[in-house]
Amino acid sequence: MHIEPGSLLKTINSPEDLKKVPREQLHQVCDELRQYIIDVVSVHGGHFAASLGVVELSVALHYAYNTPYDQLVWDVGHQAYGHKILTGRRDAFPSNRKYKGLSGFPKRSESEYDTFGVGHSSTSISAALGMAMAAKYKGETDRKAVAVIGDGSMTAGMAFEAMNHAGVADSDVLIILNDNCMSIDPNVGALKAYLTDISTSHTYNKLRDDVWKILGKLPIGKRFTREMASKLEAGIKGMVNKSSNLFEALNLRYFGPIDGHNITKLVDTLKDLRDIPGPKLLHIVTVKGKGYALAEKDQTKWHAPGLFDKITGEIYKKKFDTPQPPKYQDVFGHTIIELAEHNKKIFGITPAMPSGSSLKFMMEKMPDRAFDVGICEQHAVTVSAGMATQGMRVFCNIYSSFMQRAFDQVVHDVAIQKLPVVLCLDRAGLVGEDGPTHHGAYDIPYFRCIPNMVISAPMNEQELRNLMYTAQLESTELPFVIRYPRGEGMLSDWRKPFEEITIGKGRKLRDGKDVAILSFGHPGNFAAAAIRELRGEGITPAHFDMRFAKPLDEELLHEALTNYERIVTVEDGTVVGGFGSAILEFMQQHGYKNEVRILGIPDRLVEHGTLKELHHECGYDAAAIAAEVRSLTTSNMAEAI
Ligand SMILES: Cc1ncc(C[n+]2csc(CCOP(=O)(O)OP(=O)(O)O)c2C)c(N)n1
Ligand SMILES: CC(=O)[C@@H](O)[C@H](O)COP(=O)(O)O
Ligand SMILES: [Mg+2]
Repeated sequence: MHIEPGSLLKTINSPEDLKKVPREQLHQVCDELRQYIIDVVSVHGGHFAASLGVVELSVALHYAYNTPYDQLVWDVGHQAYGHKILTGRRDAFPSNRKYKGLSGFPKRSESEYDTFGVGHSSTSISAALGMAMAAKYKGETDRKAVAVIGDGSMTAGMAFEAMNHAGVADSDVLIILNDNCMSIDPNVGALKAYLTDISTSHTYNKLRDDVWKILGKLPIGKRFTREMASKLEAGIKGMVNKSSNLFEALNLRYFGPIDGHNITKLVDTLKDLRDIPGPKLLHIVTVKGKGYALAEKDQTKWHAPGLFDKITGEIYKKKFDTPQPPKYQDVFGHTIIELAEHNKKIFGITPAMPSGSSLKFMMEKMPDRAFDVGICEQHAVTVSAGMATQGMRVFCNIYSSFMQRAFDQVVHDVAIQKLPVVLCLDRAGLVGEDGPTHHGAYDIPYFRCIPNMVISAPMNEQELRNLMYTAQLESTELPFVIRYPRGEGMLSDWRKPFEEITIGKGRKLRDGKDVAILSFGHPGNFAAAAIRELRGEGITPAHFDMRFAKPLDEELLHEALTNYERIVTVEDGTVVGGFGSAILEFMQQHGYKNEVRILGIPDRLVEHGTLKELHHECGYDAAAIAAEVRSLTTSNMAEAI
């Protein structure tokens, strides 16, 4: 289905074309850009509300700045759809997030306008500062760097580390703080209150008006000299105590807050700021979901709503005749409440993913025991460790790929001190359309190398519940990782009574002949499907659901390796150093020489696509497992002949 852009947007194939549009017609560009995003995302899916909120900013930036020479860095990048459309990717935009299509995030290999690859939050200020420092060193005095960062992403430590540096780096970097009071869920923390305070404070509004008056007096197009800048700064200092503004205190010139939906004001402001040297921050206030009433009203739901009817706002849900399995995240969300009702020591922590992790169920029911701590995976782990020192049992729920941020905290604050923190890794394995920044590919190796860790993965919802139950028992005294994937499990009937799972114990699901499949976690279901297919052909592999990558079930492994000459391992993680590697290490230690095939995420970057497409591409869906077993069996037979 072809989606026609508006008549003016149709003529814009680059920021050069945009610059030819008269200032008075920029409103129309914004309207058409917004409409095009609505038209395409409603039919093709993707992140939604964030891009609507920065339509005017996207237009104004490419109008006022000399991109791509001036370097624009979008934080996270889930809001960069307008930027993509304005920078030569309008007609390709319907392929956004599809297999072999455009990436859902800015990506250096995709366009020269995408100056920095993103997906994880709070990197933009560091990256833009790095670019500004390099430009200065190279003598490119007319080259600017701009970071656009949301109020949610500003809560991360890394953003503050970057501002701390920017304040003394004497580089031409502009930080645009896009303040919409939202993360995916409502933004949290003291910074949020502070930003609201500035936005409504009389002093700052007066200061802002005076600054604009000064800027307004400059002849149009006149460059802002250092002398003018220091006069302006002196004026600002006279009006406000530096230490009363957080950003000023960090030596960043603070401008704003201004209305981020006023396109002409934005353009004028950005043109002026482009000429002001040094590190500076422009605070803009926007509405997430702007221009689509339902999204403005329920911003969390419309962060990434899936496909919807753009006229009625109905979000399409697949309809089924029979009860469907729940999402793993929901099983986590309900189970932690059940456990916490009996165990008063249980707490829940999420760094900014209450909806994505479903910890929000507990936050609603037990607000004094479940917290969103902002985008701060490192802090989330260490605060959980701190609570654990006091005997609390914290379930710290972090997406596998975001947990990469907190590696040292897991080593230093949890494992070395042997604190029994429960690390629930949601979105472990391939995640689909978000692509390589979000695939939870690496957690098995990066945790497996740390002493004291228990690393588990459930094959279904019931196992997830039982692992959670086991992890919170007083007798469990080690850091306990439970990794599970994005999406639904396998069982519609999953609320059975809890059963303890012995740590380091797997289970044999099927005896067989010649070949044994050792699976870790949810891909065990792909293996089970493969076995069903193979049995029709007279091939009967055994199947072991190992449950733990650390400690390994040595007894079960001896059984498998003694009775089956050929072994296939299956995991939803990188094959480098993962579960399969653990099996190889075990074999080497014990002198086993079985033939082994390791299936999982290959040692290369896997792009975006549906989970089905990616599991197939990576060779560990049911068909690929069956093919692997078939080939082993055939080669076995050939040898026998
Ligand atoms: C390190 C990391 N943690 C969590 C996320 C998940 N995440 C993506 S967007 C987002 C909210 C960002 O809020 P903000 O920067 O204010 O942008 P907005 O959506 O409000 O425009 C979160 C938590 C992420 N991308 N990276
Ligand atoms: C941009 C970002 O990081 C999140 O919005 C992410 O896309 C959420 O992923 P889930 O849809 O798996 O919760
Ligand atoms: Mg926000």
